[in-house]
Amino acid sequence: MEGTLLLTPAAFRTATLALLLAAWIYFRRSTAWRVLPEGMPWVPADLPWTRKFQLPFTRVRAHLRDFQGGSDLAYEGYKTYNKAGKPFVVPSFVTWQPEVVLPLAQVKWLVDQPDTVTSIDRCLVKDLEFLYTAPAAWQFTRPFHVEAINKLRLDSLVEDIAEEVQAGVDEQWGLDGDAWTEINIHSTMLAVLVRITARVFVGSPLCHDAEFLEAAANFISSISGKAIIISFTPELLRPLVAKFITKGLKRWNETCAKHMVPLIKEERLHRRPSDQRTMPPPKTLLEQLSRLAVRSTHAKDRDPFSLSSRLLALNFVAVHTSNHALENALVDMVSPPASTASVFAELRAEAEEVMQQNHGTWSKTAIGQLVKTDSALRESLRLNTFKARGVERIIVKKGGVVLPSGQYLAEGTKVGVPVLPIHRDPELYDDAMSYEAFRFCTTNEVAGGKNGRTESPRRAGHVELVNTSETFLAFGHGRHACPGRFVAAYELKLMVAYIAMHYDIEPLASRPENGKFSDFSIGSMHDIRVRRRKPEESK
Ligand code: HEM
Repeated sequence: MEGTLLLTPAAFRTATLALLLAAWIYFRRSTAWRVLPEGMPWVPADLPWTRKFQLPFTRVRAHLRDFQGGSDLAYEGYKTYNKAGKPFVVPSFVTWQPEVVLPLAQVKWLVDQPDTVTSIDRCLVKDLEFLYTAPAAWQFTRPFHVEAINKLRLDSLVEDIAEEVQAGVDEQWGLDGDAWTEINIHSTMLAVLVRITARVFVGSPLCHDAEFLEAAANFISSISGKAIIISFTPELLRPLVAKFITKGLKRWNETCAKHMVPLIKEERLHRRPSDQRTMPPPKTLLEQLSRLAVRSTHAKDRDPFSLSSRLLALNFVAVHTSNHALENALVDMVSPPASTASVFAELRAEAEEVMQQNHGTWSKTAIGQLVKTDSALRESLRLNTFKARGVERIIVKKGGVVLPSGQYLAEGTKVGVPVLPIHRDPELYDDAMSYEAFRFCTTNEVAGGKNGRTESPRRAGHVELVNTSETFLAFGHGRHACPGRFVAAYELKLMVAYIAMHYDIEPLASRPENGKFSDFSIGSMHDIRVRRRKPEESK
């Protein structure tokens, strides 16, 4: 037994060499800055970051600090520098690229920059290593997927979404009205959202195809982990490592393409741009994207396989963000203080009343009446964004730019905004750290207060989930604010309304902490106990 635990001298030498090599690779990666912003304070402050004099492994240690608590670094910099109107720089364990974090006063400047100065695409492609994880998704000359999402006619999708919500939640949470069942919010809600999103993206019957759904779910669950491994790999070795570790992603992409490409071809083959005037409006994102592709003169934009890959990459963007929001919203609604104030019961009453007023049918108008649900979702997103920093861009202007505060940022610098510290700033939100589900409603009890309104701090009124501002950045802000937030709002409100009407959730004794990694929140991953309400309890 002892012999099996001890290493032979040769094995020891090999292990030591491997460890040294790994340490060297790590050191090289962490010190190979692409662009070093100068003339700005760095956080963490207790590590000597200055460029001229560096202790060995200073930057490596800083990266590790980001790994342990990227959100804490964002708070530290926000308090020390941003509140005084100054930008600061933080490391990133995930992308290895330091980021300049701008103060609130410069959010407007950032979101007003044209794409020739700052690029969101460069950030997205880098953060998810899309060139390796979903290369075909980025073979296009125009990012018309954003236009396609903006053109979705949501009113025509309401019934479809409601149908999938009902079928999906029933399947995942069960129909047992006698016993409490323990379920994992993350995995069950992910399954439902994959299904709903598929209905919006590709329509029926493909959204019910088991092979398609499984491949899409696998792709969604694996892409971030693979992106991180690729990002950790030295650039020279990336193509090799990526080829090896992205085999699964490629296979799932091809499986989804097997189903989507014929639909894309069908949509495009029979349609010329001139036909589109006489055709019924497109319903799914696949139809919308295909029609926009017909209008493009570039072959790359019209390639059915890249269109299907783009849909799959968007599927990831749509499902992960929505799942994080929903998970947090449900946990917040049943944790103190909300559980003691019975927020969930109020949301149930609202959903039942709206259903009654609308004769049991969901529509755009009915969804608009879910004001408390809308506010509860927004409040949860305020407190729990999936990243502490956001509105991230890469400077692409040749020769760089000068910030309003006078500092110079070279081309290639990554820049962002301290989203979570802004959302939790007591000078911007009353009682900023506490979850007040109905903070954004028009009702008398919440009228007044700051609630993140910068222009008119004391103006009361319902602020909708989809409204973005310099102080509510969960969906970004400005020209690149999330185009999918309207779809997400419909899906999330219908999900919460259905759950509240048909299920009891056992209140939690305390609000479970969200898992964290760098400045990411990975959700609460929490198990909760649910019970189907009996027909006589549900109106
Ligand atoms: C609660 C759910 C969601 C949240 C919290 C969310 C959040 C965000 C954020 C923070 C950004 C970056 C904005 C910026 O940097 O200014 C973004 C961009 C984007 N989101 Fe969402 N998102 C959600 C749902 C969706 C859905 C359902 C879709 C698709 C239907 C979608 C598609 C996109 C796209 C395509 C972009 C890039 C926009 C561009 O390049 O201009 N998102 N989202």
